[in-house]
Amino acid sequence: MGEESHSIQVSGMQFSYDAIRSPLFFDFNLDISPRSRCLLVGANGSGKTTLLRILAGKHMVGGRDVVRVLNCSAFHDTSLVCNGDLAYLGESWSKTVGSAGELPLQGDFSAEHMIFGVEGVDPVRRDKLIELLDIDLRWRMHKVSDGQRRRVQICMGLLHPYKVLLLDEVTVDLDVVARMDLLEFFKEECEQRGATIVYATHIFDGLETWATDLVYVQDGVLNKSQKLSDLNELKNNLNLLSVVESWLRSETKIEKKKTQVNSTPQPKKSSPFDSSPFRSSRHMAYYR
Ligand SMILES: Nc1ncnc2c1ncn2[C@@H]1O[C@H](COP(=O)(O)OP(=O)(O)OP(=O)(O)O)[C@@H](O)[C@H]1O
Repeated sequence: MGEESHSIQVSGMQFSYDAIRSPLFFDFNLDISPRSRCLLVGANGSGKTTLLRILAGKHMVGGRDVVRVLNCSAFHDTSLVCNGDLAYLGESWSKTVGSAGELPLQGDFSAEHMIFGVEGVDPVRRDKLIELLDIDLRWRMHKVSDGQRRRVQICMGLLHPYKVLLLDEVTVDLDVVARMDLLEFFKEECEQRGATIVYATHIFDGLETWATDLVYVQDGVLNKSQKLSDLNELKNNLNLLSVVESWLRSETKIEKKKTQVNSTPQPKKSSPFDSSPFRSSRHMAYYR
């Protein structure tokens, strides 16, 4: 098989967490081309994490043709994840770990034990990541700081040379040096190995020159999907932070206007599938 024209292709996707509420995504379409470093932006609750989890094959949505990654079905073709072509780095560790309070990890494992426990890894790549993330292999995982734990998580997630990498706010706990080094590493991965990266974040420092593409999701709707170089606001000397801030602020105003004019809560979107037994819902979806 030659190089795919799209690394990620979503066609007419519908997804709902809850059968009672209207779907979060309805007839959602998205194309992401190979080698792109795509920023996924949007307000809290707009659907970024859900979208990344769907792309990572963690929710079953529709048939095999709806969510395609590297020309395979993200959910059905489990080899995508098993062979390491599709990698997802999300908040799972820090959430489970963070909410466990005094018990971040149940056993007393060293960073070395965790990292060297991942099998089939190129030792050169492993050493490079350990150095890049400045990991001390003697760290005891139950005693380290959030940022140190996060470094080990990131290292483990990147050990296999993925083709598509989905990142959900992974740099929040990192100091500025670790963050910038990691972003540079990701850039090399796209340029040298042809990897594709989708990165959801609220931290925009340094991303103007890092990202190639931008996807803006508003309330489950694709508001923008374009090359960063085509973004007119950025040409007017504004930084990405100000541009995204102005988009999100105007979103809030629209919402407020709606509330003033009409105080009765309206369903967000109606769907011809609402009464269909085939709509995606919490009952239909399979969770990994
Ligand atoms: N497990 C769940 N069950 C039901 N609803 C959920 C679940 N997870 C998320 N949602 C809802 O889906 C919507 C999208 O959430 P999501 O986490 O995808 O947003 P997000 O853009 O990643 O937000 P943030 O920027 O805060 O991380 C929100 O309205 C949220 O309340």
